[in-house]
Amino acid sequence: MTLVRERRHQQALKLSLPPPVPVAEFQHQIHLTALLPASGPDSPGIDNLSDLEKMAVLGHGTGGTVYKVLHKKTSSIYALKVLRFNQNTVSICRQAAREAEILKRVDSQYIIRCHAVFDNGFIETDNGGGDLCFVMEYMEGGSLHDVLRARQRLPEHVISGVARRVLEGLHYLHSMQIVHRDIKPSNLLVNDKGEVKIADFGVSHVVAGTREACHDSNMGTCAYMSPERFDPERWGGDNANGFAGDVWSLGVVVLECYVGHFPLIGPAQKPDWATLMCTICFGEMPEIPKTASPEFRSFIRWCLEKDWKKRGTVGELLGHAFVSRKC
Ligand SMILES: Nc1ncnc2c1ncn2[C@@H]1O[C@H](COP(=O)(O)OP(=O)(O)OP(=O)(O)O)[C@@H](O)[C@H]1O
Repeated sequence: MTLVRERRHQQALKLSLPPPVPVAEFQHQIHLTALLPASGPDSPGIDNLSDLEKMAVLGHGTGGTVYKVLHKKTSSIYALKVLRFNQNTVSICRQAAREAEILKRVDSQYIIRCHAVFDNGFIETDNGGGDLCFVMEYMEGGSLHDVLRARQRLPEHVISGVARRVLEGLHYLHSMQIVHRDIKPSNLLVNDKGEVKIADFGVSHVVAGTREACHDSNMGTCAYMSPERFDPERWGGDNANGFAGDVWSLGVVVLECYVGHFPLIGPAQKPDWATLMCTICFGEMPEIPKTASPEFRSFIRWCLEKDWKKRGTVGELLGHAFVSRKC
């Protein structure tokens, strides 16, 4: 227990918000995002925020709201993510700047497309606050979290398809040295064809060959965090490149789809920090229901290997029978 308390103390430090940055630096970050081209290469020509009409709220996330919007000129539907911040919400600003920076570089059928980014008068307002707006591909099916809430569990062949697409998306990101760091059901979106795409780069990190990547204090959701991110000292996280952490998170998501609840703790247990810490870093491999096929069991075991060096890589897992078989 002493160990847990000690580690809890360390972790609390790691999970705290980044220290405030001077206003000048803060404004510089926002100017960077404002420099983003308003539209991407296959842009549908969204060059003005006022051309978008809000139709409904799709959901709320950390520091922002996502709307379903109509582009009046083309009658096309998009999702508009509006991140609102002021000088007291520096962490959200940083998240936004990271997201915008990463989105600029991403072009894959497995990743949510971002059509335009607008800086909505950030600097001009009295309190230095403002909005950063991302015009994104609209995903009619909502998130995998929404799907699981409605359907509880998914059959294996559907999970296999989800896993394959997320692996393809991660393969693309990792090839660009981008670690997602927040793979979880609410960040996997589904379109009307049932295709899953990776969204939300708020805590993503470009590795760029630096060990800093694993020490960034603005961590993703704890519940899906790998042992080496949760407890770098014990699990050799200082030497991990971060890619293996995305694989762990995928393993948790995939098992969650099968059992119908967050799989690392019991359905009645509260997912507080200490419980998650004990389970992720010290607990046994979660039980995989006997109804699962041998391929599925082996896939999960490879993703949820606590030692990140023994965990399957995205490339290896793409060749695994669970995702490569034709169902
Ligand atoms: N492109 C999109 N198309 C359709 N719905 C979306 C889209 N993007 C987000 N949503 C919906 O809006 C919700 C909020 O998304 P957002 O990215 O702001 O936060 P989150 O990922 O749920 O949470 P957090 O920010 O805390 O990680 C999602 O859970 C999803 O239901």
